[in-house]
Amino acid sequence: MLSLAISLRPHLLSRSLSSAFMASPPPPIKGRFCGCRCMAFLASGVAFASVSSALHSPLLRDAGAAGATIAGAYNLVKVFDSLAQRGLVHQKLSRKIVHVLSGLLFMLSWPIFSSSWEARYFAALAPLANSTRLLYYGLALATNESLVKSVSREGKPEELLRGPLYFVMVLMFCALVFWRESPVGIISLSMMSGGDGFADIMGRRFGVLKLPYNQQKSWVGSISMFVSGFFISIG
Ligand SMILES: C/C(=C\COP(=O)(O)O)CCC[C@H](C)CCC[C@H](C)CCCC(C)C
Ligand SMILES: Nc1ccn([C@@H]2O[C@H](COP(=O)(O)OP(=O)(O)O)[C@@H](O)[C@H]2O)c(=O)n1
Repeated sequence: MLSLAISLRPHLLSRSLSSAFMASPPPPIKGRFCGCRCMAFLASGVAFASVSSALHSPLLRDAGAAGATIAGAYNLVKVFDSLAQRGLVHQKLSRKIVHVLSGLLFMLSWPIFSSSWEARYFAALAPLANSTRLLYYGLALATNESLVKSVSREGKPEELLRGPLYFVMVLMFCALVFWRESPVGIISLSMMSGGDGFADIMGRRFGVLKLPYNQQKSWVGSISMFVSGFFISIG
């Protein structure tokens, strides 16, 4: 048993773990069956080995990263909803911040996924979960006032089926089709998130000269969107 563990040791344990074994080798056995202490020592070594190898498994890493982004998305909406409920942030601003942050944080979460082929599918789970959530509440199959307030303009559930739903579907599309291989996804999400946020901030404040084909939008807002989106995408 001991010889098996020692021979398997280099394959099973990472370097740090094998040094931990060497630090306190099992007690000498004088031709007798290995005592409980020695068996417990070996069992803990094998347990460390399985945890060590599991932590290096891409599947486990991607599943953990997907869970983190789904939880992050849920809490992002929750935090800004409670800030808006308390009157600390205006509802319109809360919605815009959720819009900008969700896209940027989604992109920033990409490096925590592994480099394996299935990582993009795990990354797409967060926008998929939110698409389902927006559809569920947007079709009024149930009510979720805090979600509706934090992502709609006028507080109507059906609004979830337009901008917010299109937004998360684009996030999912960019993760699946472009992922980390093509800059198209990063540039698109930078324009759609960061750029749109700056267009609003700059356009509302300085947007005197309106676009010829859209009196709701201004040159300052549009140029701000392009410039901020460009710098975020190369950032
Ligand atoms: C309010 C939103 C879009 C409005 O678009 P528009 O009407 O101005 O055209 C954004 C909706 C955000 C959504 C509810 C949450 C999306 C979360 C995302 C899929 C994942 C974020 C992960 C990260 C780690 C927080
Ligand atoms: N290209 C742009 C975009 C927005 N804006 C300004 O930002 C405000 C919000 O625009 P938006 O379409 O991004 O905001 P939402 O309709 O998404 O809330 C507009 O009413 C304009 O005052 C602009 O001046 N120029």
